[in-house]
Amino acid sequence: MTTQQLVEQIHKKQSFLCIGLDVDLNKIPKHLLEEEDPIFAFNKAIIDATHHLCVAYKPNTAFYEAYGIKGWEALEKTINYLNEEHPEIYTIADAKRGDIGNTSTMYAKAFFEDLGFDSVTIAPYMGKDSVEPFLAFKDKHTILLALTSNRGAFDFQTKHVDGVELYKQVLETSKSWENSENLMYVVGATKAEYLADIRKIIPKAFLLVPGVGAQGGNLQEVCKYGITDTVGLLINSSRGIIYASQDVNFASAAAQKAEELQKQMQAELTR
Ligand SMILES: O=C(O)c1cc(=O)[nH]c(=O)n1[C@@H]1O[C@H](COP(=O)(O)O)[C@@H](O)[C@H]1O
Repeated sequence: MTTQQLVEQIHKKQSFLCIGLDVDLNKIPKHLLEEEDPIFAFNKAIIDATHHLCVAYKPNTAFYEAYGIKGWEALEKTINYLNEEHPEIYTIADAKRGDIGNTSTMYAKAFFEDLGFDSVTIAPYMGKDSVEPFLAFKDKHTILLALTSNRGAFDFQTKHVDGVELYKQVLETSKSWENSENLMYVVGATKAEYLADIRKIIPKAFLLVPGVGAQGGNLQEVCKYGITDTVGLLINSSRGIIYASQDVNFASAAAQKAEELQKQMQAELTR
């Protein structure tokens, strides 16, 4: 999917919500455990109930890899279901990959070609030649970790190197990489006050902003400093939506939480 198509969907749905499909078998409703594929059954119910309220879904691969071959099959079924039933929805493989060039190429093939995701999250630590193999794919996005939502973000990302914070160097340097127009960046919602500075370096790029809901980030604060004339934001909530209820009504409870966020986003878009 192109960035322009994503922006069109945001305006059409009046939403820049991304729902995180981080499926933990200990947290899903008990009756689903009797299904042949409980993870996919859960995802399908969540997608069926929420697809009109969001523009993107983000399965974090850890939650699938943890269940071995069955987990990977559930991930494959989920992306196939999205691509077949809702091709207008943007998909993010949250895999946080990145390695030497030939290995990155294989990761890129896995997520873009084999699974058919629109984008994948990538760690920038190994530099240009670890990221450019992902950027080479047409109409696919590489979402680079810039300033993450967790406390550990202060261990390295905000440290000064040659007088400039490392996350700012990641933003600035990545702009010179080949096909950098295919880059998006992760900035945690818990770091909203940094967004004004971030927008000075990347005024237009799309940001994936996780951390509203369970991690306490504030949607209005993120919009205040991060929104652009083409929106430029995908705000993710995972646990805050998908585990709204562990009862048989879990999907409609998730839809209710998603709608609360969508209404707040609509208000920001019409501001
Ligand atoms: O890349 C991410 O999506 C990510 C980056 C970050 O800085 N913080 C962060 O929480 N995430 C992911 O976003 C999701 C947040 O989930 P909730 O806290 O349950 O909404 C998880 O899948 C995290 O792995």
